[in-house]
This record gives sequence, C-alpha cells and structure tokens, in this order.
Amino acid sequence: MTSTLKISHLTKRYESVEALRDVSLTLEPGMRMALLGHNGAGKSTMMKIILGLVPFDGGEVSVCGGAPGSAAARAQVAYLPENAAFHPALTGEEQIRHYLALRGEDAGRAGELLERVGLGHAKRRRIGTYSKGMRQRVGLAQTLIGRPRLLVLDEPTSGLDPVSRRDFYALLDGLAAEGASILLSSHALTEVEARTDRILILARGRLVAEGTLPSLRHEAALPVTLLVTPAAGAAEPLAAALPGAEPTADGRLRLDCTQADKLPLLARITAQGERVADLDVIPPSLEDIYTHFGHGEAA
Ligand SMILES: Nc1ncnc2c1ncn2[C@@H]1O[C@H](COP(=O)(O)OP(=O)(O)OP(=O)(O)O)[C@@H](O)[C@H]1O
Repeated sequence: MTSTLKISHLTKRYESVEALRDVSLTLEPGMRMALLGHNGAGKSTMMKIILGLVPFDGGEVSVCGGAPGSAAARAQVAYLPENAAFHPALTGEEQIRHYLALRGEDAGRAGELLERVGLGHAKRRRIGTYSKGMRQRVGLAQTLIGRPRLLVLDEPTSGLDPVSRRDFYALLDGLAAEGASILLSSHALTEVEARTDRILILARGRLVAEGTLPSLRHEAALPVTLLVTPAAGAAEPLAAALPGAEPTADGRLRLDCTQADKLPLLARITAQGERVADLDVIPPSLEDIYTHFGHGEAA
C-alpha cells in the first residue's frame, strides 16, 4: 500500500523561529489524522509545506508519491482553509460550477457535489444568505472536486454548532471509508477524540506525541478516575472499605488509580456488593493527554 503522505525529519525555519524541527509522520489511505498544537506550534506551516506553498529547509516530504506542489501532488490534494471565502452574490451551484470549470471538469457535477455535502436544498440560493456551517459545506464540496486522495483541512469545524460539526465529521467518515486520507487541525479536543484514527501533537515545532488515542493514553500513563455511587445509607461503610476514596459534592466517592491498578481496584469495589449502586470509570480525556504532552500549553 502506498502512503498518501510521508514526512521524514522535516525542518523549517523562519529567520530566528524554528517552526518545525525533525517532524516525521505517515498518513495511509483512509486514515483520519488530527493535528493538535498550541497557537504557533507549527500546524499551518506543516500544512503549507504539504501543499507546496512554502519551501522547507531539511528532511523529505512525499505527497501522493510526488513532491509537494508538483502537478501530480496538486491534482490529488484538496485544501480547505479555516475561513474559506466565496462570492456572496453567487449561488452555491454557480460557485461550484465555476470551480469545476477551472479544474477542467464537467460543471454539471455541481449539483451532485452539493447534494453530497447536504446543500442540495439550498444550491440555488446566494452564498451571501448561507450560514457559516453552510459556507463550510461549500468549501468541503469544493475540496471534493477531482476526487482527492488527501484532504488537508485547517480547523474545518471552528465556529460550527454541534449538529453541523457532527454532520461535517460524518461526511469525512464517508470520504475516509472510500479511501481518502484526511489531515485536519483543530483546537476542539473533544470532537477529534471521537472522530479521528490518529492524533499528532506539535509543541514548539516538535512532534511530542503521535498515535491512536489508546496508545497515547497508555504512553501518558495518566491516572484513571473511578466514581462510585453508594447505595442508600451505605456511604459510610463503603468509604471505610475503600481507603483513599474522596467524597464528591454530589454524594459519590472518587478514587484515582494507575492503569495497572484499575482492575484490582474495580474488583475491590464490586466485592462490596449491594453497598454499590453504580460505578463510572473515567479514562483520561484527550485534553488531559494533550496537556501532558504539550506541557500545559493552551490548546
Ligand atoms: N511567514 C512567517 N515568517 C516568520 N515567522 C513565521 C511565519 N509564519 C509562521 N511563522 C512562525 O512560525 C511558528 C509556527 O507558526 P504556525 O502558523 O505554523 O503555527 P500554528 O500552529 O498554525 O498556529 P495557530 O494555531 O495560531 O494557527 C510561529 O512561531 C510563527 O510566528
């Protein structure tokens, strides 16, 4: 299987700023990868290098088997900038017809592409009347022109409401299922947690973590929280039987433990039988993991 994107030991400097230092990653067909990092971590620089918009100083970058920005790479890569701007006086259909014509493709496919992103009902309305979520969908329709193998999406869901975000990710899931690779940057940790296959964390130009969420969780070795709800009248004996348990404001008992201690602790809790009304196991969130690897820099 040929990798869609292969970056090895990538380095980029802007005068005194080392924007990327020794970054390596591989993106396979059908993979959805989230690129996380604080402001100025190097996310946009990496995307611009992949698109061939800025040169790099060291390392190797192969985009769909070609050099970044080469005709072969450009034909197979689509990019959605954070705030894609369209002509407000054009209808969605006219805008996409225009882009199709620019790419030398059949303009008659505009309706089909807009249908695909859930904009079929509004294709004859002017873009100036669209909501932000609808404009993002026009952007996504544009990225689908030419059936790209790699989609590079810069904070594609910023400013979208939860339902629009969910719909947007469902669309990406469909594209990935058809074999497209997706690289998206985001500051919304909870949503990428559920909707991507691999996570990549940049901090000050360095790749500080890369992997699936379970593998990052394992690597970070952060504590797991167990929340025990006592049965009526059982709070005191239960607390006495579970040393280290802290009462919470809502009447539950909280225990923090390492991954290795989790199963033995669960066994001790369930051995309490009817004293336990309920039990929640809360693994470290992506936010906790991000903070751990990013050394606490803001997302
Ligand atoms: N054209 C440029 N000239 C000089 N320095 C630059 C240039 N572009 C980016 N930088 C610097 O490179 C570093 C990485 O910037 P980059 O835009 O890639 O970060 P980012 O992770 O995309 O940030 P954000 O989340 O704020 O968009 C920053 O220190 C930035 O100031």
